[in-house]
Amino acid sequence: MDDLKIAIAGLGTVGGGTVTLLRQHADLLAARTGRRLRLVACAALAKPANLPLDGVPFFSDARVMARDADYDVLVELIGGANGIALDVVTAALQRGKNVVTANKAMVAHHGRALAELAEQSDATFGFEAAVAGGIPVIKALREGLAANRLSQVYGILNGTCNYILTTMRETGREFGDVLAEAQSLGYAEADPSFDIDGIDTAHKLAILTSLAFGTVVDFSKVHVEGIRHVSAFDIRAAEELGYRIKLLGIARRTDGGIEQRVHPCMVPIRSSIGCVEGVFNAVVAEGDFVGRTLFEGRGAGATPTASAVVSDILDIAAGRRTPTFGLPAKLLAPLKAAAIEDHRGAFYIRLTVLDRPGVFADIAAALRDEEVSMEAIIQRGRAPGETVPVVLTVHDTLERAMMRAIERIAAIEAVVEPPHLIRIEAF
Ligand SMILES: NC(=O)c1ccc[n+]([C@@H]2O[C@H](COP(=O)([O-])OP(=O)(O)OC[C@H]3O[C@@H](n4cnc5c(N)ncnc54)[C@H](O)[C@@H]3O)[C@@H](O)[C@H]2O)c1
Ligand SMILES: N[C@@H](CCO)C(=O)O
Ligand code: NA
Repeated sequence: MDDLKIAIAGLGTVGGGTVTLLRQHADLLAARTGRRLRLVACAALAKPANLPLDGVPFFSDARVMARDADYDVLVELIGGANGIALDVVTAALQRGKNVVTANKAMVAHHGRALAELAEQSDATFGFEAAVAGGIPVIKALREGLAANRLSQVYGILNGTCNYILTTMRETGREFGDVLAEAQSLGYAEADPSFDIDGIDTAHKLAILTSLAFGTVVDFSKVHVEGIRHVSAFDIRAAEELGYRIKLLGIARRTDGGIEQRVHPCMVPIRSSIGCVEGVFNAVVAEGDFVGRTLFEGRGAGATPTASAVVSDILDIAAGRRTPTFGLPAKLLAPLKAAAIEDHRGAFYIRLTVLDRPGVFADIAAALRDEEVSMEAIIQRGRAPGETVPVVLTVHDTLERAMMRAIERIAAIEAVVEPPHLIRIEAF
């Protein structure tokens, strides 16, 4: 039985999980591929003492390992769109070596260039772990659904945010406290603002868009909003309205181009997305022949992510090849983006207003003037002369009309804080 020689750069949460899986399932993986998956080199800032790496040469400089070590696959688990991660991946591909990564930031920014480099070098560039952790969604879109024209792909793509939103709802705990817990569980990015500001979801969505629609990965055209402004009040109000708040990534074909948006959403509690909780992710993809498909599983953490990393290594070991983004890189089309202002949907708006007569009439007039149809308006509590929260929902409307109405509402003297808006998706 011959060996597949693996060099691994990054031995943190995902690297540690990957080393453990390769050791623990060594016989199974060999039986599945007819090759022994052998760790021949590793690199990190420091060699962790708790991993079974005895006898595996350690490099304190990952660039040196990528350039000089003798390996068949380089596994990049350091992170970051540029810098060291991009250097080691580029060096490996230039040597004609296969690369596996969990680095969605790098794939979102350099996906096409790296796919081209891999093609020129006749190497595989795998990133199953980069999107939705352990869910094999890259393989599903690239291979399982390849016979379809897809109309949309959307889902919960960030485990940290879903964990935070779920725990806040279940326990009433504060945002910061729950974020610290998600970090200690190994879910969050090195800079957790990537998670909570929606950037990580946008990286993943840009990758899914490319696979779903045969377009060049174009992170710059994703509309991105995070979950910082979602309050415990919104979470309770959503519940009363029959919704859950989820950070979603949505990519859809529209008449005006491809819509790519990331923002918090209210989704029906009983929808398949609405009941996906904690660190779990879910992805829905709709194709013209297959119809609707749903994939659910753990989106972050050492073991689910290692499962995805090793699945890419197995494809390489077994000699299974498909184009990186499902098409030869030169056939990927430029992405024609639909403007967010052309999006149509329903909205929830939270206002803080002075509790005095006439305020509702002013709000209703602002909506009327922009031809936005109000569904309901509810004042929470009573405090004459002081401020109270008001919840407003509106029927399907064009985003640009909604934004104009919001400007008018914000200008009302009795509206004392900027309005907070959450889009509602019916699914
Ligand atoms: N944690 C998760 O649940 C998860 C899930 C999917 C994808 N990812 C992605 O996987 C990658 C790694 O994430 P992680 O959570 O394991 O990170 P981590 O911080 O736990 O580990 C990072 C590793 O990289 C090493 N490293 C950092 N700088 C280095 C340098 N200059 N040279 C050599 N090694 C260096 C560190 O020593 C450490 O071993 C990131 O791209 C991340 O986005 C993480
Ligand atoms: N920080 C990411 C890791 C998985 O990509 C998340 O929470 O989903
Ligand atoms: Na995945």
